Amino acid sequence: MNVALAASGLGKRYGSTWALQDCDLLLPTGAVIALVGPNGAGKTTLLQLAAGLIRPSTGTVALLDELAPDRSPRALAQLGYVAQDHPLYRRFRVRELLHLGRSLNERWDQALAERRLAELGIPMDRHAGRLSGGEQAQLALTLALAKSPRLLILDEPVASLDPLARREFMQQLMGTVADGDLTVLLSSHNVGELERVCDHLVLVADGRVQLAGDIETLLDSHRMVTGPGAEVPDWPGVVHVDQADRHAHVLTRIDSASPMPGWEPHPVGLEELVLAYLKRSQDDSRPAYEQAAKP
Ligand SMILES: Nc1ncnc2c1ncn2[C@@H]1O[C@H](COP(=O)(O)OP(=O)(O)OP(=O)(O)O)[C@@H](O)[C@H]1O
Repeated sequence: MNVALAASGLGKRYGSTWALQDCDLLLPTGAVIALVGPNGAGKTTLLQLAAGLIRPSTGTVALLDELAPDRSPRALAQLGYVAQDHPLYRRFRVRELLHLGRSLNERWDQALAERRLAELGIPMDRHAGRLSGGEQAQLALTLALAKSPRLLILDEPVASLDPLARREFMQQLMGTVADGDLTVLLSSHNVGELERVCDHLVLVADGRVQLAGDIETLLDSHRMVTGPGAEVPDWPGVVHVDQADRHAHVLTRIDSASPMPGWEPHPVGLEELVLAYLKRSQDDSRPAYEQAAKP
């Protein structure tokens, strides 16, 4: 696997609060990687650490080849980052922001920027501060795409977009990744939407990585198993148990689910899987589940 991001023992502490701790990750290149987790889980912290905007308190984070050894201007030119509040120079007109982007970035794709903004109906002579919230988000995303980065880090990129715009943007991301050597790491709360678009998942809760891996592999390696509600299963692979309608619905790893007589396994969806791990992290403080990529 070509590695886009490698984190080892990565942690960030603010005073006595650990925003992120013990984070070990290997993320592949050429993928759309979803970072999910509840509010305050540590997603933004992880993205800021990856982008080099904050320094780790513990451990290390390295990015793909040229980006790894230093954060020189040449290396940073290959990294795109759009923060959650997509900050822009509000007094600049759209065309001035494009001019700035073109002046600062060797790999700038002016045609892409102009085409995308025209499709979105965003006027070139409007001041960025006068655009609607969704238009500002679209402008920030356009500037990041036009930079032609090799690694694009997006913090909740579609949160302020309408449903159609969200879908179109995610499809465009998929297309861009499929066409070239782009890797996208994005955080989102909309798990349903991610299943169609993302290849890889990182789930963070309570400042720790709870689950990480290729989405197809993760779904293949888990089942929802339904059985008699009176029995509370205690198999080693159990992630979470929901008891309802005199039945128990157990989300479990597949290796421990198959040999259970009287219990019926069903495939799981991404949302079900994510919710089970989130509920587990709320319920108890069992150690984080090992990365699915490991044997
Ligand atoms: N600059 C800071 N100073 C102090 N605490 C911080 C700082 N930045 C983040 N934190 C804390 O670290 C934890 C993780 O925050 P982070 O912003 O990474 O979460 P998040 O998963 O991105 O949340 P959300 O989904 O709400 O955006 C939170 O408890 C937050 O209060």
